Amino acid sequence: MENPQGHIQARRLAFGFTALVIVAILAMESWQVWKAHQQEFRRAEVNATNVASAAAQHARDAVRQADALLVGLIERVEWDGIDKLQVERMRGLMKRQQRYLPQLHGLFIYDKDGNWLVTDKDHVPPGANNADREYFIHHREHADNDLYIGKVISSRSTGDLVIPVSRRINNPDGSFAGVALATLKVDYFVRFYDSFDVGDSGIIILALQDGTLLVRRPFLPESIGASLAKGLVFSELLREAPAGTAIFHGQVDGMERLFSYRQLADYPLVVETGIATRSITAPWLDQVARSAMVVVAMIVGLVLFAQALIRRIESGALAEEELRLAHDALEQLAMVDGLTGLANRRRLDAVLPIEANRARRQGAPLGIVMLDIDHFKRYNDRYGHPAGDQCIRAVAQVVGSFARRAGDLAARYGGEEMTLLLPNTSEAETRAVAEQVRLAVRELGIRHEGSDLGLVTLSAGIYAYIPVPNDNTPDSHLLRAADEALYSAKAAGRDRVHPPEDGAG
Ligand SMILES: Nc1nc2c(ncn2[C@@H]2O[C@H](COP(=O)(O)OP(=O)(O)OP(=O)(O)O)[C@@H](O)[C@H]2O)c(=O)[nH]1
Repeated sequence: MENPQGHIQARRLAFGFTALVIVAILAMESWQVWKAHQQEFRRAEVNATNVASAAAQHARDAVRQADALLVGLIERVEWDGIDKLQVERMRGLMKRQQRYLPQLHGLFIYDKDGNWLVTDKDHVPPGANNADREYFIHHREHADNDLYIGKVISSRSTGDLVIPVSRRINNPDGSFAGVALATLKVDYFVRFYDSFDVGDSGIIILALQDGTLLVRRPFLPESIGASLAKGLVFSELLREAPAGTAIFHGQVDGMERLFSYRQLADYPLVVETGIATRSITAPWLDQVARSAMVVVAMIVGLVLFAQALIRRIESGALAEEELRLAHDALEQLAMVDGLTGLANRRRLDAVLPIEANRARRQGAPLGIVMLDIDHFKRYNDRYGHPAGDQCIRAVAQVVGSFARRAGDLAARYGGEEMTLLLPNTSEAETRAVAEQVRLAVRELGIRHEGSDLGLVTLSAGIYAYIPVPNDNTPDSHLLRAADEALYSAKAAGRDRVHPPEDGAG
């Protein structure tokens, strides 16, 4: 039969294995989730970088084309002399150029006082003067011939938001003669930026190098002209590298985004693309939710399976325990006499060699008493078999009550014959016990008309086995010796113990 300890171990093993599988599933799933998170961000980073590159290229092309125009116009103006400007011819030239450049809002030439000398526009506001414009002041006060890109302004000719791109016009002596200006439509950039997929809440920004915002997608009129100088890109990142990516909260709306930024090599412009981290994580979260459901289902299935397995192990353990108890009970029953409750013959046969060997080992005597109810056939015949059973039970109870010491055994030898096995008991002591049993049975006072005394009595034969060195007396001999003494007691008249104390038969 299996050890219950084994079941506890099997149960622990089932628990342990299930826990291990669950931990492994969770670890694998966590790793997958982490990897997917990394991938989503890498993909977003590549996307943001590509958009930033395209926006940078687009801005550079738009400005370069306008600048090329300005350089051509200035060359003409300076060659002809600003006082001798052929206004109509120049306007025609400007109009033609304008058609090829969709980003162009207008072309303008101002004299040294800011007066409009020529423009591609048909309508010139009366008394128009741009001497107050930032770009005009810049060129008047700076002798260099560099391109100047100014903050977004509202056009005086159309009201549109435009980015001024300008150069200084010099007199032959190098003194300030005026300004050539190209205005770029903010809308042109917004529309281009709208063509990119940067997710919900994604932004694309074009700004001056000092952080002044020129264009923003989505377009927020109030944000135009705002300064991003204190933002991470302008205050720190651009100082370290002209391009890169970073995650931070946007300055305008405070939303966390993954930003890719890039400073243009040729012009003082910076583009930034920002993809909201929540739109990066949204599909990932979807995936996490889906796989979490699968994992939960797997774990629930596993736990149910483990529970079923453990229940099976436990019910197996219970069944085995019941079986063991039943077996023990059967074993017990097999060793006990059903009528009297004394040990049965099988038990006596099992115990006798054990006690005989013990006696041999210890050199101690082993007392044996064989007891038999007198004239029991007559009792049965007179009172009936059930009453005979009752009588045997009563006598057996008396016999059993004399198995008092550890190792003593009272057994039903068969029929109405019983045996007392008394380890470590001398012949005299054995006789004394047998005598007490005999007297106790008489004292039961069971009527027996077929007996001389009119009472149930018994006869006893005793034998005390006293082992000698190298004794090889067979065990069967011990019982036989007691049985012969019993026969002798019967023959001598019954209701007595043989051999008697004085050795007389
Ligand atoms: N009621 C009952 N009778 C039994 C049982 N076992 C044996 N007997 C009877 O016991 C009687 C034994 O008779 P015998 O062995 O001839 O001897 P006896 O009548 O006891 O006479 P002595 O032993 O010579 O005194 C038989 O009639 C058996 O049937 C039992 O379990 N119950």
